[in-house]
Amino acid sequence: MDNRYPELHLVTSGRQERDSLLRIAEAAYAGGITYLHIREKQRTAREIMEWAVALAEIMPRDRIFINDRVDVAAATSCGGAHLAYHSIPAAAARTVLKPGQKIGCSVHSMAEAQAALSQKVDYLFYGHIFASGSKPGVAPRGTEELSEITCSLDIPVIGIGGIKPDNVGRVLAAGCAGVAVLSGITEAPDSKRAAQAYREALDRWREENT
Ligand SMILES: Cc1ncc(COP(=O)(O)OP(=O)(O)O)c(N)n1
Ligand SMILES: Cc1ncsc1CCOP(=O)(O)O
Ligand SMILES: [Mg+2]
Repeated sequence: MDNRYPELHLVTSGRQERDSLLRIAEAAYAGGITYLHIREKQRTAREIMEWAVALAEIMPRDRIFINDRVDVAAATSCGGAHLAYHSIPAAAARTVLKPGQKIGCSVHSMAEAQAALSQKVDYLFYGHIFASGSKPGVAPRGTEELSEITCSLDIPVIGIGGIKPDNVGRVLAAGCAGVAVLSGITEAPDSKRAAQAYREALDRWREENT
């Protein structure tokens, strides 16, 4: 698969069993996702490693990112590690990862984005932008501060949280390099069609705005 742009990241929700997620991932990859993040907070490192090995049969290894478990990311030689608030610092992750593996970081404010940039991460996730069932009871952040981050910091930013095909344009208009999605694909009745709908919306916005 070519490195399609704008990027479409699928993040696992922790709500699927492995075989169900593998079916979703295969369909979503056929539908146009560019990256898959294994974000399975309650699973062991061994389980996450097994998921990564199985996913590498479905999509290129360098399209798979591991949330938080930098050890598993290094051991699987996948695309890289995505760091959460509770993860080890990026500088420490860099000592463990192999050359070429990337580091991403979740941020929720300009201050967090600046701190992540100073740690030389490769990309940011900013969210949650819109109301999300994955973040119940927490007010969404909207796109205003997001626009300030993308304007002032020289790093790719991926928007996350409540993103649907009909609002991807607002995320790209705020300067994002792409979007990240959980429920919009993992809970859709047809994962391929769902991924295609995001891919088409992203490509259409780019076509009409560049
Ligand atoms: C200050 C602060 N920010 C964010 C979080 C949540 O952790 P995060 O890295 O955003 O991971 P996700 O749950 O969003 O995947 C926090 N606990 N505190
Ligand atoms: C992990 C994460 N970080 C910010 S919002 C979010 C969840 C987004 O889920 P959904 O795409 O279902 O709104
Ligand atoms: Mg977060």
